[in-house]
Amino acid sequence: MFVDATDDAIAAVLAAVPLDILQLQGAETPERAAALRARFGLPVMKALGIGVAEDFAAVDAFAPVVDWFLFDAKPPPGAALPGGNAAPFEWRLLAGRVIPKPWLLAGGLTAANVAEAIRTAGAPGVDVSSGVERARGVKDPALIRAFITAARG
Ligand SMILES: O=C(O)c1ccccc1N[C@@H]1O[C@H](COP(=O)(O)O)[C@@H](O)[C@H]1O
Repeated sequence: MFVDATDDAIAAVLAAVPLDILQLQGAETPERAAALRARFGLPVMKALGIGVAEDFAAVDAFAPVVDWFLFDAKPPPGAALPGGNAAPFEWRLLAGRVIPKPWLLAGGLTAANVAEAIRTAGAPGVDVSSGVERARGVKDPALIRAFITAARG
């Protein structure tokens, strides 16, 4: 996952670990997403922060140049990070919406709410970070197992 990363920073990560996809979580433009996709030859997943229905307007601009979308909550005011804030958004905003690329739901998901989130949003898949952590940045295997079990229903 990258937040407004330079080409050099991405190349350094790829030299250390092979990635299947570039998750862009910052303020990358469609042009930047297209350039990264071409430069690294990897599929690109663009994260879009959603607060209101109008935030889906960005989908049209990105759809021709990305392979996946990730719908996350808009960061709360004053948040240091553009994602990973354990913040949910209104899942109903996705219900029945036609998204022209494969997509994942994210934002404040936990074992306790993921089944309802999937049902409400009609999400084909989910992504999670803080909801499976026992402390900031420390993933917990038991929380991951519980999350997967709950997500599978
Ligand atoms: O997880 C992080 O630390 C992170 C940092 C900066 C940007 C995004 C980050 N994570 C991504 O944010 C979403 C939602 O996370 P959460 O479940 O609400 O904590 C998720 O896609 C993470 O990949």
